[in-house]
Amino acid sequence: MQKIPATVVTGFLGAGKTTLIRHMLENANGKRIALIINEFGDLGVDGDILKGCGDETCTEDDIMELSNGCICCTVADDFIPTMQKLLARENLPDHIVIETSGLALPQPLIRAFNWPEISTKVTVDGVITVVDGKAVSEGRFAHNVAAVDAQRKLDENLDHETPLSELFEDQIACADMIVVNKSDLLGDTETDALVATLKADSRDGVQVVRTSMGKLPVDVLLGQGIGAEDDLDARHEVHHLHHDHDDDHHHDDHHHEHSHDEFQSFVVTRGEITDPKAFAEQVANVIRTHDILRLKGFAAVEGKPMRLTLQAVGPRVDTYFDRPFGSTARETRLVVIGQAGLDHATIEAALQA
Ligand SMILES: Nc1nc2c(ncn2[C@@H]2O[C@H](COP(=O)(O)OP(=O)(O)OP(=O)(O)O)[C@@H](O)[C@H]2O)c(=O)[nH]1
Repeated sequence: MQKIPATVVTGFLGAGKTTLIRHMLENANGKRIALIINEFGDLGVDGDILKGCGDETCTEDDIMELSNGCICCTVADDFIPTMQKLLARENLPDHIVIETSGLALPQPLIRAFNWPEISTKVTVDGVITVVDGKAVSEGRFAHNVAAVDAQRKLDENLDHETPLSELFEDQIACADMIVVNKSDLLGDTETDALVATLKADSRDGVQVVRTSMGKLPVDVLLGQGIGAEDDLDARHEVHHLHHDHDDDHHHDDHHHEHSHDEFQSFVVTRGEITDPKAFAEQVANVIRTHDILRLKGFAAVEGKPMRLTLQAVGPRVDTYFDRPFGSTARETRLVVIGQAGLDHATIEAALQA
């Protein structure tokens, strides 16, 4: 039996993973794709957005949500059983796409493909790392990789790593393809510079492509044929490969201690809002004041039957009406994600005001 190819889509919170996958599903050319998605935070926003695409090659049944926390930490409890369920189906998909949470390390997930029950039936076609081009070139959440390198060379005793930049670097180190997304928010020069930096900082042969709204042809994304589970060793920290004289012990450590305690998420609910534009500004202010990384959800707008989808990455807030509420309660539900120490009560009050 031929193994089913599985593509892992990783990338930091809000980089554009869901957007890219949605575009892929809408342009799948008849390829039957099963999706496994994993969100940090418990609102199921991504699942809702993807189900909303209503493409016949990917029905609601083809979308499986992992809900017990971050995929890389619950591989045995959640991911493996889900894969087994999927593989037990009569109608097997042509391709499996797995969207990891924005806080996941891809390496433990890839390792899971070597489990006996999985390895005979599925192979990792490739790892796609989606990058928020705008955020990275502004150094907003992740250090510029080259800058971190330079700093480390200057002073080996200094720890310049943050949980954010470590995650980012691991996601880059694991990539077979790096998608520099949100190029619409960047100038050509900035995009070129970022592409060059990422090329230099990734393994040999890794493709770096630029796009906006994840609009890449399905044939570019799927069918890489890499077999990533067989070359896990190459996917460790980039710094190991290029600067192995550096403080190795420090880098070895963090692969084994991936703690989500460093991050926090909670849901805020409120009644209807009156003015989408004013509310978006209110949300942007809360994000700025409290250094929130990611905020997303749905709002009920007075007098409107449609649900307003609200998406913020850093202080940039996007809104659009997506579909009628139908039988679900007309309320506003937002998931807030940030580094540990968010002032839950104050943020909640500010969003409810
Ligand atoms: N301007 C711009 N906005 C984008 C682009 N790609 C995605 N976005 C927006 O960025 C926000 C986050 O996109 P998602 O696709 O949900 O990102 P994600 O990586 O799935 O987010 P998480 O699942 O929360 O980690 C949404 O508001 C998107 O519409 C892009 O290329 N340009």
